[in-house]
Amino acid sequence: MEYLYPDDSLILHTDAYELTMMQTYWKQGIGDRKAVFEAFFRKMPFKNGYAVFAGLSRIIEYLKNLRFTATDIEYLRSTGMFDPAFLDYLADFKFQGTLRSVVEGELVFNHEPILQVEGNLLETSLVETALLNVINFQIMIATKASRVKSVVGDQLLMEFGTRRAQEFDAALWGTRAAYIGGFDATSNVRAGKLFGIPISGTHAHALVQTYRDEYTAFKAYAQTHHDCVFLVDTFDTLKSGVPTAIRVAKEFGDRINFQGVRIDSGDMAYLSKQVRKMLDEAGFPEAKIFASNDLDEKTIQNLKMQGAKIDAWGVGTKLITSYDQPTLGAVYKLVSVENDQGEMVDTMKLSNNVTKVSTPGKHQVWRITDRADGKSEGDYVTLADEDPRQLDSLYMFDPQFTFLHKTVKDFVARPLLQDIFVDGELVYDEPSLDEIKHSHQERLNRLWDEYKRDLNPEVYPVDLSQKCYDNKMALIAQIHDYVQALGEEQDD
Ligand SMILES: Nc1ncnc2c1ncn2[C@@H]1O[C@H](COP(=O)(O)OP(=O)(O)OP(=O)(O)O)[C@@H](O)[C@H]1O
Ligand SMILES: O=P(O)(O)OC[C@H]1O[C@H](OP(=O)(O)OP(=O)(O)O)[C@H](O)[C@@H]1O
Ligand SMILES: O=C(O)c1cccnc1
Repeated sequence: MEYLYPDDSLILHTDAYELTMMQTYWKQGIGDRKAVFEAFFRKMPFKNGYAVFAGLSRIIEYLKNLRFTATDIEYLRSTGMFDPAFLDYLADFKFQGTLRSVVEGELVFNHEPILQVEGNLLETSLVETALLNVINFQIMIATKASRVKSVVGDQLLMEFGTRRAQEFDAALWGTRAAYIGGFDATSNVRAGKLFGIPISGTHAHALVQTYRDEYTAFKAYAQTHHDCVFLVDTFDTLKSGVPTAIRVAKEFGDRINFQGVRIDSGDMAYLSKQVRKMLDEAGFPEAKIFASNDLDEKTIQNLKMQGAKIDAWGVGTKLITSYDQPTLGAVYKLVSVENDQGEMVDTMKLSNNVTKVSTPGKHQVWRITDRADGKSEGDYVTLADEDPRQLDSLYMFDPQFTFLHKTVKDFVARPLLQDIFVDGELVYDEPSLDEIKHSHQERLNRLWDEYKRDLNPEVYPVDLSQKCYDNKMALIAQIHDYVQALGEEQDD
């Protein structure tokens, strides 16, 4: 297949309505007006007690290169939807806005801003689709990975999902997100090259089928590799696979590093116990049992409950496709916009559905922790000009059930939204992937166990400052008055 144009750029990775709205703003002469958008999600993924932020690295790469190419403009012209003068403007477009974001590996919760884009109406509109596209996927995978990691503990956890992923990008960036969430290695070699994620793996059934019998196949592998994990379930795990793996391991002795065997079908609790006995009796107590086959955190936990003797886990489909929840549902909402008089006015989307009401104003999110033990007290969403670090005590209340409140003293408040781009300039020094991964585990250590259990976790508090809450209530009242007045006008 040949593409219609010889080159491709991500700037057209946007919904057509972003461009048509941009044309409206531009032609109406308000394109230069300032706007602030914030992204957040409404429901915790997998009903987990926390979510793991991922996707910033890709967003940085996207924003750095955000230019319309000659063929982008040519294509837009061919649609007949855009004014030639507007297209001339686009030809010189460059993202000159400010991006604030939570950093990768950080824990995030529903109803708090995790990305904030400040700039003119045009650039802040254009990037919505791509930004949401990235975080809606990567946060899901990083969170799922973190859940799997929480049941696997210190055992080896390998990502095997590429073949089942929703195409190339999802496999590659999903692997990276999984690594952030706690996976140790991947089978995806490209992810190894691009991100430095350790690659690892065993071999497929095809190897055994090619040589037609396990003995010849395992021997062939042992002759060509030092580290060997033999896949033992092609014919019969206990009767042929494991005895043959042991035979080859004995024959090759120190010439190979017999790491163990992989089981990929059957009752893995029963089989792993039998396999463990056989390996131990054969003098291979160090050999590990690898398992794969539609695993996820629930099956792994269940296998552990059954006393399965599995030492290393390969997880593919259910991780990389975010099998039990297809999207995070993150949204991108306008929270403040410049009016005719050049003033910034807060704005919100009011909905009949209470959970869909957004919080107006430009915000900061503060992670409040106890100064003594570093443990989480909750998150505190303020207007951007507030700084709770100046306070001796913090009154925190639930914005929905305001009678639920507490006063926190001796706390540390850490701002979560950090400057990434300021006026188009990248000001953020990205940590290495291993630092990000490590920071995720550190952050989890500060979270109380009650929020970390995988079933019915406690709801982590995300509270609004009084000023932020009052601002929201005032705007709701203002919108109600406006709607009522309009209704009365129509009745007259
Ligand atoms: N002891 C166990 N307890 C709970 N779940 C298990 C156990 N053993 C395997 N499973 C899981 O059960 C699911 C189905 O396993 P099953 O044995 O039916 O598949 P299979 O043997 O791979 O069959 P197929 O040959 O069709 O692939 C998999 O997700 C697997 O991880
Ligand atoms: O089950 P998942 O969590 O998705 O893990 C990846 C799966 O991919 C492989 O199977 P496949 O049948 O594709 O190839 P194989 O011949 O190597 O088993 C592997 O054996 C796993 O079962
Ligand atoms: O290396 C493996 O064992 C592997 C790799 C990808 C998918 N399934 C298994």
